[in-house]
Order: sequence, then structure tokens, then C-alpha cells
Amino acid sequence: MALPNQTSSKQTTEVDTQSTPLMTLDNVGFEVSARGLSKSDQASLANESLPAKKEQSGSKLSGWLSGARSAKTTDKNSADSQSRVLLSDISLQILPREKISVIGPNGAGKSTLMKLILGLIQPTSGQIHRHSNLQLGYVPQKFSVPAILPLRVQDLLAQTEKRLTPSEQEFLYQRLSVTPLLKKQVIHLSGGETQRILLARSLLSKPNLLILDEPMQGLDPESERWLYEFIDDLPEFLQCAMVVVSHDLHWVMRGSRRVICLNKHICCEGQPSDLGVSQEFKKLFGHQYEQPYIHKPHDCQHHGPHAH
Ligand SMILES: Nc1ncnc2c1ncn2[C@@H]1O[C@H](COP(=O)(O)OP(=O)(O)OP(=O)(O)O)[C@@H](O)[C@H]1O
Repeated sequence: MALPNQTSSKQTTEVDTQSTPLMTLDNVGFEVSARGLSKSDQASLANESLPAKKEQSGSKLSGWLSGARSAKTTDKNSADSQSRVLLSDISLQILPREKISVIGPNGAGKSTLMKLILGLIQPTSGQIHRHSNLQLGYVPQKFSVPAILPLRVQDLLAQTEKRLTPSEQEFLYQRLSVTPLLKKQVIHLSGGETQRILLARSLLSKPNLLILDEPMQGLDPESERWLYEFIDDLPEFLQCAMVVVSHDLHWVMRGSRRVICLNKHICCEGQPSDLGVSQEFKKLFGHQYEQPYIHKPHDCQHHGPHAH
């Protein structure tokens, strides 16, 4: 996928060298109470003395905060004071233009890891270092807009900081068939249309690290295939690094990308050929991966974004 007049990586957010990591995670862990508060949230709530006025205000937020604090401070033996480790000992580096796939069973902590990388949640142990030029793009696993909120696609896209040139933006909108959808209400988009709009939104800011959390969810096989091709081309188009959470082992193991196999900690990682022989990988996925993959695209015209 070549951009019109695309010349060099100058057009992207540059980092000093190819080997300077965009991000480094050092022994990162994330632990929550049974209620879902992270340890750092609990600590700040326990230390925080909320003004009495606020506690009496009756607002949902202050009620929730005071409830959470008393659970921590007054009932140490209740289920609320017990904690769950969602992730532990995560050490990894993300290099410029690196393609990484994250796989793991349901509940392995994949989305949690993405949220840590994005800075949406803070680690309860370990450290995360981000390059000063890091520019993140994100397509979340779940996205919903309240049914009563009138929000057109163009309004959603308008809220994003745009760092693409006009011709790059035009190219992106064409590739993702965004223009015909601009006036549509976001709540009326199909699953495939929503994914294309979210992808466009994440790319408008020209990220040098793109996080895609199960981007194929809810797509029919043709849209899925189209999106895989688009994603495979993305690092070249944007010169960006990419972390993709996927349950599609066949796609993951087909590419040259680095694969991280997660199950609350990093069970194994490496190139697909390394993982194929790892005992831990086989234990988690062996039986699935050995199954033959049968994909039968058909030739009709009604599939793919350009047909809409
Ligand atoms: N804030 C939170 N508080 C409590 N538990 C949480 C919180 N966030 C996630 N969890 C739990 O942590 C576990 C990991 O969740 P996560 O969404 O990261 O898993 P995942 O690997 O992305 O799963 P899936 O493949 O099903 O999407 C799950 O059991 C989930 O219920």
C-alpha cells in the first residue's frame, strides 16, 4: 500500500533510531481488589481524606468512593479486601515499526495489557517507560455509543487530532471507504463499518504505535480477510509499530511478526517458528493450531468496504 507522494519515514513521528524502544515494560504487574479497584486506586482512596461535604453530597461518584474506601479500611477480611493478580512480571520492549501479536486464552489479561501500554490504567508494580515521541493510536475491543446520543461519523472523527497531510487523509478515507459514512449516525453503523471508522480514527493522528484489540470481532469472513490485508500493510503505510490482540492463530502464525503468548504472565514469545515448538504454547493452543484452516472466499460483489 503506497501513499501518493510518500517518500520517507520523515512523514511519521520519528524516534531517534530503529533500536530505541518506543516503550519498555519492566516487571509490570496489575492487581485489583475483588471489587475491581487497582491496588494504587485502593491506596489513594485509603490515604485520601475526602471532604465531609463531598461525602454527604449524595452524588454517585462520592458515594462510590466512600463505599470503596470503607471496604478497604473497615472490613479487611471481606471479599473486597482480597486481591486478584491480572498480570504479573511483564517485561517487554516495543521497537519502532515492530509488529507484535498478542495471543492468549479468554481472561488472560490481553486487554488489560493493552490498557497498561496505552496508559489508561497504571501498573500496580514495575515500571513503564515511554519514548518522548510516542504517538499512540488505539482501536478498542469494545466500543459503544449511547442510543440517545446523536453522533455522526464526521463528529466522531472531528474530535481526533489530525496529523496526516490532506492527501494522506484522502488516501486513508478512500482505502477505508470512510467518505460515504461521514453523515451516518455512529449507532447505525454495521460492525464492519464501525471497525473501519475506528481504524480511520486511530490513524488520523499518525501514530507510531498502533494498538488493535481484537479488531476482527463481529466481522464476516470477507470483511475479516479485507481487514487483515489492510492491517498487514499498515506498518509500511504509516511506518508505525503495531500490537494486535488476536484469537486467530492462523493469521498470527502466518506472519513474520513477533508473537507474545500471554496467560497472566508471558508464557512464551518469539517468532512463530519458535513458538510452534514451545511446550507452553502447545499446551495452550497446540490442538487448535494443528487444525487445518479452511477459508473459502466467494466471488460476489456485495462484500468488502467498497461495495457499501
Ligand atoms: N478493572 C478490573 N477489575 C477486576 N477485574 C478485571 C478488571 N479488568 C479486567 N478484569 C478481569 O481480568 C481478567 C482479564 O481481563 P482481560 O479483559 O484483560 O482479558 P482478555 O485476555 O482480554 O480476555 P478476552 O480474550 O476474553 O477478551 C478477566 O477475568 C476480567 O474479568
